[in-house]
Amino acid sequence: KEKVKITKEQQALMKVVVEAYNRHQIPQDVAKKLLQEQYSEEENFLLLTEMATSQVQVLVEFTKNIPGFLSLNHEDQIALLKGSAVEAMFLRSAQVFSRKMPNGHTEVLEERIRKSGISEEFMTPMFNFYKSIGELHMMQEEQALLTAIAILTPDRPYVKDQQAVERLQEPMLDVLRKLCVLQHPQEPQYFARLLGRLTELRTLNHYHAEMLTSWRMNDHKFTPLLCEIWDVE
Ligand SMILES: O=C(Nc1ccccc1)[C@H](C1CCCCC1)n1c(-c2ccc(Cl)cc2)nc2cc(F)c(F)cc21
Repeated sequence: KEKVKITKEQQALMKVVVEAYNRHQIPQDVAKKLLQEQYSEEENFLLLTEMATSQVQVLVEFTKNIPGFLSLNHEDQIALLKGSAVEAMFLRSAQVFSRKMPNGHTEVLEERIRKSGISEEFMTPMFNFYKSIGELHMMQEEQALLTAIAILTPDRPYVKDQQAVERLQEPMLDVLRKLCVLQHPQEPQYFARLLGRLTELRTLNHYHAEMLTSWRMNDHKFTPLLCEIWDVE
């Protein structure tokens, strides 16, 4: 049985990605706010647009710390960010939702989100994804690497030099695969399950614009950045 070993370079790569990932803290505040009180649909929509806007800014900071990202062609950097921003937000939402919370808090959080104004039809796919992420009990290294891998998806629309993106994504996949083998020796399929979540994440991508425009309220106002990233208005 070959001994899986994480090399010095891979340790360094993981450290850079995890530190950059831990610098973005917004969603914890969202969960805390939502647990404090039930907001109106308008207030929830405003909270979402504000949070999603700042999440994009934080995502850009995270992405700039991914080794090699800034040496990619500039249009491709934009294409990768635009292509992954919504997925990164849902992945982050899932991670916040599945964090260990005191008894009953997750149920309150779920209730508040169910009543936030999102149309009924999106609840099932969204919470199914949140729960499937929760079942994985991901470590923060796995969360950070999975987010970086989602960002470095070569086949996003308008990416010109896909090989250059693959060359950045591959080392992340390698170290994540080794990490999964070392951390979950009893579950040889764990790495495959993690990557399967990225496929499920793409399906949420299809819904995202409609989730916003169908928010139970009239006159949806978006920030310019969200219009760019979320394909709304
Ligand atoms: O803010 C949010 N998510 C966020 C995450 C990361 C960074 C920035 C924002 C919103 C809330 C939802 C309730 C109203 C207020 C915003 N949010 C979502 C969510 C996001 C987009 C759409 Cl279209 C639908 C739901 N799922 C969540 C799970 C959580 F545990 C959770 F705590 C907050 C969650």
